[in-house]
Amino acid sequence: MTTVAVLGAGKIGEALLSGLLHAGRSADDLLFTERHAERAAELTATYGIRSADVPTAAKTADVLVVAVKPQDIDPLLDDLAGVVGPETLVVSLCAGLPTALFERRLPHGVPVVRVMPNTPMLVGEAMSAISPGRHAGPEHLAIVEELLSAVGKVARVPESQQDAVTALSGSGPAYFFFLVEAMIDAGILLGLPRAVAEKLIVQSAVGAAAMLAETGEHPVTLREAVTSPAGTTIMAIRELERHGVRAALLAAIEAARDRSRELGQPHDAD
Ligand SMILES: NC(=O)C1=CN([C@@H]2O[C@H](COP(=O)(O)OP(=O)(O)OC[C@H]3O[C@@H](n4cnc5c(N)ncnc54)[C@H](O)[C@@H]3O)[C@@H](O)[C@H]2O)C=CC1
Ligand SMILES: O=C(O)[C@@H]1CCC=N1
Repeated sequence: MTTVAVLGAGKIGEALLSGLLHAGRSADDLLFTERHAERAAELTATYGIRSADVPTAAKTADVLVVAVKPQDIDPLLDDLAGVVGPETLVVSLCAGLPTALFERRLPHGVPVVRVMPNTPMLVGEAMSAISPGRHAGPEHLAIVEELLSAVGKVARVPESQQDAVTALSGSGPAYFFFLVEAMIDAGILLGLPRAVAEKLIVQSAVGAAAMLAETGEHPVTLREAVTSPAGTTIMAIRELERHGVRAALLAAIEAARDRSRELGQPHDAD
């Protein structure tokens, strides 16, 4: 089994480590680096996974998963440059950063795979999109696909689509959480106790997601089945359309795509 080191164990790094443990991986096959000692101690106490420095992680692990903020990538690439070679697979989860950046800054021939996952990884329901860099072959994609399949679904996309993927499924869970939060507020507005409103909305979200995933029906068909002539739902839909919710989503996701492009840009000029 491959040994995986997560470099930067923040929210998504923890989601990956925890997801892999839940999927049955041994803590002995996992390790992480983390610049905050307190955070490292907390993760080791919670999951029993060892922390290490970058040279040790590079020596021990077959796969290095980079999970620092895009803005923090430069010092990490400096640390990695002296300790990795073509035998190490580098997997980047960083929004916006092109594989070409890693290839320029690391020794020649190091295989790099760019991935955009999302936080439902924590419960084995991630959506991850993967794209190979210049030196990554089918064998590297297969390793990444196997790793991420343990914590959710995986799609292969050309790297040119990764900024759109980031805006759609990388950030996507936040949009659903935002919607759920607003719907719970609506329940409060209508006088329901918060706990009741939360239960009603969370289970409605779970049920709707299961219908989308399991029936194979188009969302329009599923929505129409809820929308009775002159009933309650159409009154709500009219208000959603009147307030431009659809247009707001299109604009929001376009803005997220633009930000992903921007995050990659300072490095395009390297
Ligand atoms: N949070 C999310 O939903 C998603 C995040 N991502 C990507 O994952 C990456 C991490 O995001 P988050 O986990 O949200 O950020 P975060 O800020 O929670 O985690 C980053 C962690 O890296 C550590 N770190 C920074 N530089 C380090 C270094 N040189 N060595 C060791 N540790 C270092 C920080 O202390 C922090 O704990 C970003 O590039 C982001 O674009 C991708 C998909 C979804
Ligand atoms: O907000 C962000 O930049 C990261 C990337 C995708 C989800 N979270």
